[in-house]
Amino acid sequence: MTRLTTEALIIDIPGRASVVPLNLAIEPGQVWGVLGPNGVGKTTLLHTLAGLREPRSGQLLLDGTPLGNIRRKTVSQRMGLVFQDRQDGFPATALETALIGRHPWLSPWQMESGEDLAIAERALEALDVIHLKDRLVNTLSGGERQRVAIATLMTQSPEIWLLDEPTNHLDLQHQTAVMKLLRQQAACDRAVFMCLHDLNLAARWCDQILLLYPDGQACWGPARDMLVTSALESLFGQRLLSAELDGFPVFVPG
Ligand SMILES: Nc1ncnc2c1ncn2[C@@H]1O[C@H](COP(=O)(O)OP(=O)(O)OP(=O)(O)O)[C@@H](O)[C@H]1O
Repeated sequence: MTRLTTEALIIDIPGRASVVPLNLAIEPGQVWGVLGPNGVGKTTLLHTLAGLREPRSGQLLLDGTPLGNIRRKTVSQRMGLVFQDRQDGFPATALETALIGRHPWLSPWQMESGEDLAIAERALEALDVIHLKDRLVNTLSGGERQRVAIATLMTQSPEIWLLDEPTNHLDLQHQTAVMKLLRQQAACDRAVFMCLHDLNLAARWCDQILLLYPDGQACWGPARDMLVTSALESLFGQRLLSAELDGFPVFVPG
């Protein structure tokens, strides 16, 4: 089980003042949702947590060890990221793409084994894209490509799953299936940390919420404490109507 913590972390957004340092503890079993308006820094935070961008200040610890002191290969065995956008310049099938998730587990030039292949195929099956395994990814629809990206993360099998708007391009049924899958991963003591734009998906599936404000303010905590209509209205500059359905808050624009 792996725990990712941030100590006095300030992400580096050009021209943005450093306001609230983030002291987050992303624990096994938790599902985090990061909410905030466009340009607030959700992707920058995710890339910083993944070690792809330097923070302005503060540090990241993986099980108490500073991220920079851990071999990159070890980091990628323990933590993986689904990007918001991807480039498919290199022609590869859905199966070959999913198999990239095994790279952190292989030595240089080592071929994938039958077991690696089975892991990738199980992930494609779980994301309902196994029937597309021999298709070139640049021929897939947006939702199909998104599911292959999540299947690649599942193939990587890290303990910390970072996802940038994982429900982008997905229809309602696949949004629900993906959120259920993420909760199942958390139930297996993995940690899930994702950026979302859909308040209702966050309310239904996340147990921890981080709100990022354009002026650099931030607050975080259990979803039931954070998903308060007035706080969300000020976050998004949008009046909201809310109700409770099946034990979960639901928000619609007012
Ligand atoms: N290389 C860069 N140079 C200048 N500004 C940048 C750079 N990279 C990101 N930014 C700015 O940093 C801010 C945060 O961007 P980021 O992509 O993290 O936002 P976001 O919250 O993920 O937005 P969205 O909801 O639109 O995906 C934005 O204002 C963006 O324009």
